[in-house]
Amino acid sequence: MGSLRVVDISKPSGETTSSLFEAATLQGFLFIDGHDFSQLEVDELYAISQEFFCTVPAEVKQKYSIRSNNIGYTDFCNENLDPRKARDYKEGYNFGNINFEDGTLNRSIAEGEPEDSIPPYFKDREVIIQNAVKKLHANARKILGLLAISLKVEDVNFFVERFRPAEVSGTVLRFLRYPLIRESDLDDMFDPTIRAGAHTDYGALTMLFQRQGEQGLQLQVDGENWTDVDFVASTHPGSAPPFIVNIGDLMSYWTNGLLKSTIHRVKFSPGETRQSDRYSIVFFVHPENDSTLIPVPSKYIKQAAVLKHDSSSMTASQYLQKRLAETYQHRIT
Ligand SMILES: O=C(O)CCC(=O)C(=O)O
Ligand SMILES: [Fe+2]
Repeated sequence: MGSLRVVDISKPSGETTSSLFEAATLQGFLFIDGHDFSQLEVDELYAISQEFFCTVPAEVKQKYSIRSNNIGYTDFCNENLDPRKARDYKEGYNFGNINFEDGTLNRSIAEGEPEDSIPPYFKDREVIIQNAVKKLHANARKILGLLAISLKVEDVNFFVERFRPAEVSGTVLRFLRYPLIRESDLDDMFDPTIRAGAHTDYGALTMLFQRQGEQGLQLQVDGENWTDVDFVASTHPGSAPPFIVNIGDLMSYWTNGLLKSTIHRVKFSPGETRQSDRYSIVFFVHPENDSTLIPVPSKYIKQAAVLKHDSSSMTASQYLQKRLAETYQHRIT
C-alpha cells in the first residue's frame, strides 16, 4: 500500500466524492486537506494539551478520572485497546456530551447523574476548546454529507440527520500524550514500543491531528502487514496539516462493510530517535445515541454487501458501551 490519499474538501466536486469513496472502501483511512483549521488554532490546542498533562499534578488529574460515560482523564496503563496485549502507555483526557451548537462541554444529561465538572485548567481555556469542537463537528458533517453522495444513499441527508449538533451522542474530543520512553525507563510491565494496542474505532468517523516528527500510527489493511502513516503538509498556506480521517465500526455496519473500519495501532520502533513525547488530538464522531445500525438505503450498498453484521437490533450507544467495557474491563464506574 502506498501512502494515504489526500482529499481536499474545500471545493467539493465529483472528483472529491469519488476519491473519498475509494479511500474509504480500500484503506478506510485518508487525509483531509482544505478543512478550515489554521496552524495557529491547532498549535494552540496542542499547547493546552501539553500544559495540562505536564503541569497539572497527578492527584488533580485523577480527581477527574474517566467514567462509564467516556468523559474524563485516563491514566497510564488504564486502557487496553487490544485486550490480549499489555496496557497502553499513554495518558488522555476526553471531553464528551458536547453541545456543538453552543460549544457546552461535559454537559450533564441523565437526571441524578453526577456532573462531569471540567478540570479548572481547561475551564480557564474553555472558549478555545469550544470553538475547536464546533469546527470539528462541522467538518465531520461535511465529510459525512460527501460520503452519502459517494455511496448514492437514497436520502442524501441520511448521515447528517443522525449527527445533529445539539443532540446527545458519544462524540468525544480526546487529548492524548504518549511519553518518550528511554531505555533506562523500561520495566516488564508493558511492551515499550506499543503505545496504543491494535483496534478498530467504535464510532462512525475519527478525525486525528498528528504533528510532524511525532508519527507512530500504523494500519493493517491486509490483515497481516503494518503500514506507517506519514506526516503530510497542507497545500493551503497558513492552514493546519491535513487531518487523518478513518472509518469506524458504525459506518462499516451502516454500509454492510463496504466502508472499511481498519485495524490500527500506535507503535514506535525500539531505540526510537524522537526527542520528545508524542501528542495527538482525536475527535471520535458518533451518531445520536438512539441511531440504529441498519444498513443505509442504497442500491449500491445492497449490491456490494461485503459483510453482513448482526447489529441491526443495536443502537449506537449500546455498541459504544459494549466496546468501552471491553477496553477498560471494570476499571471505570
Ligand atoms: O494517537 C493516535 O494517533 C491514534 C489513537 C487511536 O487510534 C485511538 O485512540 O483510537
Ligand atoms: Fe483508534
